[in-house]
Amino acid sequence: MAAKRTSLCLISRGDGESAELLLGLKKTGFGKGRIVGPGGHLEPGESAAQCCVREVVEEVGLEIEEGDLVRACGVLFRFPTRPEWDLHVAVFQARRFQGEPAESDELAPAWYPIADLPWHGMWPDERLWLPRVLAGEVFEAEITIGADEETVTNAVFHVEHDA
Ligand SMILES: COc1nc(N)nc2c1ncn2[C@H]1C[C@H](O)[C@@H](COP(=O)(O)OP(=O)(O)OP(=O)(O)O)O1
Repeated sequence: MAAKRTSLCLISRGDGESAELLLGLKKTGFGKGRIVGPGGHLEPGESAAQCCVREVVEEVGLEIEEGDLVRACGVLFRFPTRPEWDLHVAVFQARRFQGEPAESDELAPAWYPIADLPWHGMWPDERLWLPRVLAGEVFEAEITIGADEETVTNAVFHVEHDA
């Protein structure tokens, strides 16, 4: 079974020690209760970037031009005990946007200091790959998730550009 395709947007503002990342409490669906970035499944005929733009509007009410998205990485999540859950996440970064974050039915957004992210509430796998993205590395990763549906049992990185 092919992995489902999703996108994820890492929206940031500020620089240096004051840099912040827009995350939000997921209110519905897979991962409910976790702190995540806006994202979701590609619709038929949609590119990953188009999906990213749409999901950001739907989930946090910000407008982003597709041309302002920077491809950061791709992560293929494998769930050997639930292969129907396998998904590929195309991760983009955005620093330009219009509007103010607004809560939706799916996400309650908030800005978090990049120097002090709420790791305890996030997917455990993000500790492995998110710091590399934030450091400027571009890569494709394959991450295997254990039977508890959250613990990482293996991770392989194919780096395209070093930070
Ligand atoms: C281990 O599982 C996951 N880890 C991480 N870091 N991120 C994940 C994981 N599973 C899903 N995601 C990301 C991928 C997408 O960007 C979002 C949303 O995916 P989800 O499967 O929850 O999709 P829905 O919110 O149900 O999708 P729609 O918005 O399309 O309805 O989370």
